[in-house]
Amino acid sequence: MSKKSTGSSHSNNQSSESARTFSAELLEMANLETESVLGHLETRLAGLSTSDADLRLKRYGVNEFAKEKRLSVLMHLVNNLKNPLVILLAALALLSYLTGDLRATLVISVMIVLGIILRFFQELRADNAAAALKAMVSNKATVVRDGKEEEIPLKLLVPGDIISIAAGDMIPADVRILSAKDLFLNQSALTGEAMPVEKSSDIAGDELDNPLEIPNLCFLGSNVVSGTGIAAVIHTGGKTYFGALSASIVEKRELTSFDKGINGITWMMIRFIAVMVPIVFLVNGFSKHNWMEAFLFAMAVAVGLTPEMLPMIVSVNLSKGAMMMSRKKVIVKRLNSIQNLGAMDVLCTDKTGTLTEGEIVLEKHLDVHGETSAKVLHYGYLNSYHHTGLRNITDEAILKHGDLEETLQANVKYHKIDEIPFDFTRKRMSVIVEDETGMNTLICKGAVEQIMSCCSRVEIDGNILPMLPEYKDSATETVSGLNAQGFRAIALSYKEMPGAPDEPVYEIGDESELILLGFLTFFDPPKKSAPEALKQLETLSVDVKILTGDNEVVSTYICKEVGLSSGGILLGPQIEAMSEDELAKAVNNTSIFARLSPNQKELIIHALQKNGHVVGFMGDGINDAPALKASDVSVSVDSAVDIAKESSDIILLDNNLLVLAQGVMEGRRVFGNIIKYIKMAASSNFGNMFSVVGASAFLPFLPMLPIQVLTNNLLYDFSQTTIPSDEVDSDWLKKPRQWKIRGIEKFILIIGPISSIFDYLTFFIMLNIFNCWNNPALFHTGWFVESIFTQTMIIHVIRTNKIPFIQSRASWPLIISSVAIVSAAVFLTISPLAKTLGFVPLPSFYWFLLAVMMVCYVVLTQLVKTWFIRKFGD
Ligand SMILES: Nc1ncnc2c1ncn2[C@@H]1O[C@H](COP(=O)(O)OP(=O)(O)OP(=O)(O)O)[C@@H](O)[C@H]1O
Ligand SMILES: [Mg+2]
Repeated sequence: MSKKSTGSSHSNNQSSESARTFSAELLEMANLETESVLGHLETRLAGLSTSDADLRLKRYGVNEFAKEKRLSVLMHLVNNLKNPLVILLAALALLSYLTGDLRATLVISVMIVLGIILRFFQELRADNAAAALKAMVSNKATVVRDGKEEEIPLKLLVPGDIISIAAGDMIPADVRILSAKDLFLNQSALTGEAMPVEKSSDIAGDELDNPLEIPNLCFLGSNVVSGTGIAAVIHTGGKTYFGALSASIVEKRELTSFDKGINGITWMMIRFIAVMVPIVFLVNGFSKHNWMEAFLFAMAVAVGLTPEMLPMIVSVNLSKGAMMMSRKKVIVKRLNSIQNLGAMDVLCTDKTGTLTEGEIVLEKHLDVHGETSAKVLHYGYLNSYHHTGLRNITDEAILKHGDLEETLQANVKYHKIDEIPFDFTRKRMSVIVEDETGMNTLICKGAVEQIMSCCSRVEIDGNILPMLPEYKDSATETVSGLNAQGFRAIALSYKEMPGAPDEPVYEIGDESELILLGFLTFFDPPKKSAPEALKQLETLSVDVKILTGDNEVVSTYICKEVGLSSGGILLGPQIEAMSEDELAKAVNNTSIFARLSPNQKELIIHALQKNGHVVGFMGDGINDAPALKASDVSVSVDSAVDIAKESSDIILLDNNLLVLAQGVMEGRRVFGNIIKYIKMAASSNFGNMFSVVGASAFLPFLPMLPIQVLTNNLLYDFSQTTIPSDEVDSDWLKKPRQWKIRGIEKFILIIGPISSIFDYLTFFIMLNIFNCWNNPALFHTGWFVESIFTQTMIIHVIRTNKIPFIQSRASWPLIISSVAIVSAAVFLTISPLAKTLGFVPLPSFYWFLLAVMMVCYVVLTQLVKTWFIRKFGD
């Protein structure tokens, strides 16, 4: 059930062809010195001027490629016409025309045009709304213009722009690196290779034949995992490698469970038509020997069975849901994900910034024994001060101790030599600084277990001692004590390296034989809205699990604070040792997953999905991106890093957990209205078929004229356009709602035939009370009216699990459209059009009988529905 891999499906096999897709200009730039690159692009390190950038924007166009561009109005219309249901109707109209049935041609054409116009405008509106929503969360790039750094929307980048990139950023165009520091990129969208690759300003040798491996080129579609860099934009939009690639390849996006559900239903109905229509044709043909008439009738029945309103109902429902949510500051980037939000029964979330405030404060700086130590603070400050990687709350909290700047003079007395950047698997980072005496010191900070594993010595009261087990225990105890009070702790270690090189040549291997110095502790209070939000999710039967890189003690504390029942803990290292099946077994009963690597977050999502859950994930960091991509519905916040926002379906503009429960309800409401339509349309179609086939067999004339079948269908279509406005009972919203095709089928098979009972009753009445054996027109009119009444009535019974009208009432637009449609049907039988359509006035006794039948019909359907729900569930 994964989705939206914007290209990972076209992976390695491209590299052989890639030389052709890459522009010669790009490859040429890779071999030029910085100066010549700038000259070539007619730019400077101080950036373009605003006026120049404007000119270039006109010349090169906006930085978007075909796949992202919105469809033009014309394309929308064409897409509408390409719909299989429209094509089916058009074919039927053509056949009617060829067989000389001009009235049917006219009615079908009116249906096609009305359907298209309705859908066209509804969808255009939905599309405009979706685009407006997307624009609210557009990613930005940091560019230098007129010598100043500024943030501009990615769209406005032009060739020649100088940009700066840092961990978490998306690469916004195809760029040439001018300078870089420990810059690692994930290019998996282009190459399928998940391991980060290093990039630098080095000029490539000739031996590289794959341009994606050239170190000084970065491509749109990749993202920065760690490090920083300055780069010049070479190509934007459709001229980028990714743009060219995605234009030439028909993107095979995996379907969500929702898409599959809708397709499944559509095909079910089409298969039904394919089987039933020939039967109707043959039965009428053989019994009445007028094959032409039988053919026209069968075609009209085919039109009647076509669920031509389904696409419109779906898209209008979804966009209405998205608009509702945007009012609560929730932006839905992918419309289909609304339904997944309603179907979700497990929500995984990271901890910091989601459950907690995420505005952490450095509280204590302690030595191994838990005593306050100034040296710990000083070394921590030096480390944070000289670190250049991803801006993060930990370093920001440390740097808030600005008073240290004066005493320590981190910049004057210490000269930075190198940095070993943070990554989420190592969970630590180091800087190497040289002090005034020329001594090089490596200062490493990070997750406690990770640092301890690199330390062979420990500093106690200024003495450096070997790391004896008792010191280790003492340190662990200190940390656990702090964690249990809700403090996050990171460990600090260092080593002095006399005579070590003053060049940036240090690497991860140098983080060894360290001296454990102590701990920095931070307080990250739980969000005030968290307990309430979690309670709401619980009442909605959504199971919440925590997936965090932090350790288990702090996580347990936070869970307790926010009122999340902690049903078992699983740690990253334990997961490492598990097989896929073992993990799948373990995940269900675990609510806290701690000390995870990004990859393990993804594994857990997959394991839950394997167990049949629809899984949501909420996170905001680089380390959350794989899990966001893997989940069925991904949620992020506006302050998240680019790659997290890019990987998410839904963005919370306000970082407020309470809206999440509302979103879940909205998703279920949208789904409820879609399911309603499907149940109604399919069961009344199914019932009608029963009646049509039976009546065809024993009547000496056609059960209804083709033109009447079409008119009936047209009226019914109209009555359904108001369904998206309808309410869904609040009881129905309490459970996760997933596609259950079997259940829907069963419902249709049982409810459908009830309408047939009343159809047959009508036949009986028309034939025997009103003597219609020789009066087909009266028979037709009687059935036409009864059919419209029952179909419209059934909407109100099926739309709720409760007693219609009494316990649950439809929205006003739906009530009004229902009344309007039945009135129109009655009016047609006496209107000037009656003759054209083959109607005659009905006797007053008919109306009395109809009223009695309607009451019986509603009661019977209601009883069967209640029985059905009790037996099979809703
Ligand atoms: N700037 C930093 N310097 C050193 N170590 C860090 C830094 N940031 C995080 N760490 C360490 O890496 C661990 C994992 O990072 P982090 O807590 O952000 O992961 P996460 O999975 O996003 O967790 P959370 O659920 O809290 O957001 C932290 O517990 C901490 O020990
Ligand atoms: Mg995080």
